[in-house]
Amino acid sequence: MSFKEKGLLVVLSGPSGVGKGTVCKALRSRGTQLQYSISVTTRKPREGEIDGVHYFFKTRDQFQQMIRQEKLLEWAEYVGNCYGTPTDYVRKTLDEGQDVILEIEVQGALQVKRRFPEALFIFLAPPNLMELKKRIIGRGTETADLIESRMTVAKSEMELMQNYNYVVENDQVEKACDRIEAIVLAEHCRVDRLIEKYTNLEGADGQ
Ligand SMILES: Nc1nc2c(ncn2[C@@H]2O[C@H](COP(=O)(O)OP(=O)(O)O)[C@@H](O)[C@H]2O)c(=O)[nH]1
Ligand SMILES: Nc1ncnc2c1ncn2[C@@H]1O[C@H](COP(=O)(O)OP(=O)(O)O)[C@@H](O)[C@H]1O
Repeated sequence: MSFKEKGLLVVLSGPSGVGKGTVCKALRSRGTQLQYSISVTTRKPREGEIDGVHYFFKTRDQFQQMIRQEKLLEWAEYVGNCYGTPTDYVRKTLDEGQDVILEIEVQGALQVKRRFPEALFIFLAPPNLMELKKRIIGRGTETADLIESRMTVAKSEMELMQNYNYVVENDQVEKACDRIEAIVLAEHCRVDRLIEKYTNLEGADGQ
């Protein structure tokens, strides 16, 4: 009997503007072995965003229907728009033995924790709130009102950090990526993930 390790579900969250998207993109370009789940959202596409690449863009009705049909692993309303993770892709990819990363806000992360307590929860933190605001403004995608809403939400999100397994400060993108890679690697070596493999050695091929 051969042991097939299931993929690891990695949840990366943290306040808007902290650099989740930037860090995920950097991990991708490094070739880090993580599959990226594409979320569904009712937010309008920003310039340059492509349907099916950055998000699956849906109407509120379509989104509500996905909730009713239980197609979402988790979902949350965030600053006036809905965001959710399609269940099928995540389950299928984990079953194939590949790691999946979800880049989601904090309410959604807490829902994932209830359904997948064995997932790895990483909170990406800004060096400080001034720097966070600077990054949101610097990105230039939000109006002044929305920047203030995102900062208010950010402060309450920081208080939920205690629900995570690890905090990674995004002071520099490459350093944050190094830390995330190290955490994922260590998680793969945890005894509770591998005990089944090593307690069934006698049944393994060639024995
Ligand atoms: N709960 C949940 N949050 C999501 C999902 N996809 C994206 N988000 C989060 O929704 C928030 C707003 O996303 P977006 O409007 O793209 O802004 P940005 O991530 O700050 O550039 C961010 O914190 C995202 O991480 C999802 O599927 N579920
Ligand atoms: N470590 C960092 N140092 C400086 N700026 C950063 C860093 N990480 C991300 N940024 C910048 O901050 C802004 C917000 O990053 P983004 O990835 O869109 O955040 P999020 O996905 O968490 O909302 C972007 O302009 C990005 O270039």
